[in-house]
Amino acid sequence: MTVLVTGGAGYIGSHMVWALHDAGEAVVVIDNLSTGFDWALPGDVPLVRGDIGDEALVARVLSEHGVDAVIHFAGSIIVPESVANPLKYYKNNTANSRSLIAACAAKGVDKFIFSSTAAVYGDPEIIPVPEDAPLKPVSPYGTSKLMTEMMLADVAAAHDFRYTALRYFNVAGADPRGRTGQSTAGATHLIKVAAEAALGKRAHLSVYGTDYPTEDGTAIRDYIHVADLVGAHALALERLRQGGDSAVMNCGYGHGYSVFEVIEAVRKVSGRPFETRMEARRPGDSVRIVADASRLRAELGWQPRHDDLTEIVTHALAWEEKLAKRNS
Ligand SMILES: NC(=O)c1ccc[n+]([C@@H]2O[C@H](COP(=O)([O-])OP(=O)(O)OC[C@H]3O[C@@H](n4cnc5c(N)ncnc54)[C@H](O)[C@@H]3O)[C@@H](O)[C@H]2O)c1
Ligand SMILES: O=c1ccn([C@@H]2O[C@H](COP(=O)(O)OP(=O)(O)O[C@H]3O[C@H](CO)[C@H](O)[C@H](O)[C@H]3O)[C@@H](O)[C@H]2O)c(=O)[nH]1
Repeated sequence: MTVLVTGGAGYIGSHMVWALHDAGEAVVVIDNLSTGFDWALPGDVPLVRGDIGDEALVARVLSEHGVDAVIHFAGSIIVPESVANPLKYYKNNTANSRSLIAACAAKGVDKFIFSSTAAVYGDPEIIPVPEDAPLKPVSPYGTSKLMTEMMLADVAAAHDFRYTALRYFNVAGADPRGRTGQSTAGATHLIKVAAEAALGKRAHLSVYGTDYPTEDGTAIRDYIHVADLVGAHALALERLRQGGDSAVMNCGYGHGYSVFEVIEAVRKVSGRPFETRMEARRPGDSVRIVADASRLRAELGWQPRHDDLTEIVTHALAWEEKLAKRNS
């Protein structure tokens, strides 16, 4: 039984691979290294450098490695980029996922975990947002992921195939043991950008929108530690292996922080003030997204261990320092 991790050389995928490796699972990674790094992986995990849109390649890997389950992280992830270049997102997140799912269906690989996103809700009316809330993405990124969820539901109805779509809220932090973290140059995620600013890698941090209808005028997100998110995947894999039905689950803590609160936490933990500039709202951004994660807790018995903004920021900063030394 081998787990195929697509996008395993990326930020979240590499944490997943380390966790599977720690648990003694056999793992194979497919990654085209467009935003990932081969050095983020344990040295003895095979990396197939290729594209998940290459159905023949994926089919070969499934057969040669005796894959019984797929955890699918590979994709394009930047909300504003998806607004500017939607077809990139419908290609990489939707069409390429279709190819991957087709290879699984053809080879009888019947367990599939998908990286979905809170962006499928758009600007939810109910906060915290439950899984059965209306799905109204406000960016092509969110739509491209929702379309993949729909394909998975249809394939599961037609074939011997079960899936878990995990809708991540805002993933942040790094491996508490310091083995991997978010390494992409030019990253756009708030905690990563703030950590870079604190270490002097960026001259300033732009605050996108101070006129939102929130307490301090900045947007609110539910930041989940990457280690807790990976823990949810391990439980979802276990559940599918025990015959669990297809399901969709939110992954977040159920409470949010504003952009200003995150900046304050990074300043406090790092002890370094950095410049902030107030700017206009970013296209495709929602005002407030917070998860109702009761299904994840009830169905998987998930119990977060790192639900603490200070800890998330501490791990993000520690990784940023390590990365600075690595790249110097
Ligand atoms: N980071 C977040 O806050 C967040 C939130 C919600 C959902 N997600 C989803 O989680 C997944 C992982 O995100 P991440 O933050 O680790 O991003 P990332 O960019 O670090 O990782 C993506 C990985 O996939 C690889 N990849 C991309 N397209 C590929 C393709 N066609 N074939 C093979 N490999 C390919 C990249 O090289 C990279 O290693 C994505 O699907 C993303 O949409 C992330
Ligand atoms: O330099 C920055 C970066 C971000 N922000 C703000 O901080 C908040 C969070 O932004 P991120 O870019 O960190 O994350 P997003 O909420 O835009 O998107 C993330 O979460 C989404 C789900 O909510 C998707 O899944 C997506 O993949 C993932 O990037 C937003 O209000 C954004 O405008 C800033 O003010 N300055």
